[in-house]
Amino acid sequence: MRTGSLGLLEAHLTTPDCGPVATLFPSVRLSPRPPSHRPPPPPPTTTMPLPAMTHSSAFLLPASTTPPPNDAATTYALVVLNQRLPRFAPLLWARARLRVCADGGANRVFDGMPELLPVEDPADVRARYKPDVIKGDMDSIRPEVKEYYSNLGTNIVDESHDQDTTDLHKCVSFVTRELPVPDKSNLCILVLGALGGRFDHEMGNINVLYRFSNTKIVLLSDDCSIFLLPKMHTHEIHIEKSVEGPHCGLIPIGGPSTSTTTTGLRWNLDNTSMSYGGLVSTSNIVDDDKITVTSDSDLIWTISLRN
Ligand SMILES: Nc1ncnc2c1ncn2[C@@H]1O[C@H](COP(=O)(O)OP(=O)(O)OP(=O)(O)O)[C@@H](O)[C@H]1O
Ligand SMILES: Cc1ncc(C[n+]2csc(CCO)c2C)c(N)n1
Repeated sequence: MRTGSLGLLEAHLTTPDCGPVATLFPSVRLSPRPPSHRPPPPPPTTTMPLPAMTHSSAFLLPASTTPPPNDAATTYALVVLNQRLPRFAPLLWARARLRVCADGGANRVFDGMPELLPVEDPADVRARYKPDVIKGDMDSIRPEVKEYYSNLGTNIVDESHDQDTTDLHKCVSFVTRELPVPDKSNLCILVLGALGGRFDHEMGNINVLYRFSNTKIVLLSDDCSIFLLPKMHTHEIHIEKSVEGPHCGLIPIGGPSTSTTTTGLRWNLDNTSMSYGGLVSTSNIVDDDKITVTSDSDLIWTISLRN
């Protein structure tokens, strides 16, 4: 048994040899074995092509832009974390089918939406941006914010009994369980305020990408966007040049990669190894409108957002 180039196990069975029969029965004359008794040749090595997964940041395009056709099939859910709201929060709120605040994320919506829309009456704005659900261990939401949204009819769920998973984990778990999307590959969870700030929180947020690696999740801040590229797929990343780039990175956070191949980048990888302590692709540049990535390891894709 050996491991194939893409990590698939290839087993080669051989037919047992019948040599010793002549010594047990000396009178038996052995004729040459008919061809059908010869061990069959090993099967040709076949490796199934990996299914392709496409990614796009079209959700960041202004509302006036016509989104690409495949975007219409995507159902977005929004999770707001306890960090300053990015400037595009109102746009993504409007695009989302379900809006969930992680604990103190509710304070950010309460304070931040009126700040992002200063020409409107703050009370009107606040009433319009009502989260569907607020979830978490409830040690950061302010009492008046909790009461305000409770009066508006928001579903407020205290999960303080669980001190082993983060509020983001609880929110993503809820969305994947409760949002009715017939084909889960059409669900995309956008997470606001996931990057920058406290490093332990950032690492916990990135860990959620790995814990829910079958779900498309995009972590966002004002400055960048990141998502996971699971190794079970080849990846096509469509670059929306008006809102993202040119700086990007491919980071082997979960473990080393012995082979990663890319196209469309200024510094492409060609069957290249990456690891912490070795090569990590940072400050790369997107040269084409479409980037492709294939790797034997899960990688984090990151791209800068334009202001
Ligand atoms: N500084 C930060 N950087 C990145 N993510 C953050 C930061 N602060 C909060 N978050 C995210 O927002 C979620 C909700 O934040 P909140 O402050 O309510 O969480 P918490 O679990 O009470 O945090 P703490 O560890 O401070 O008790 C966190 O689970 C985390 O995902
Ligand atoms: C090994 C270990 N480290 C830290 C925590 C603490 N923790 C992790 S998630 C969470 C909830 C935050 O809302 C808390 C308190 C733990 N349980 N286990």
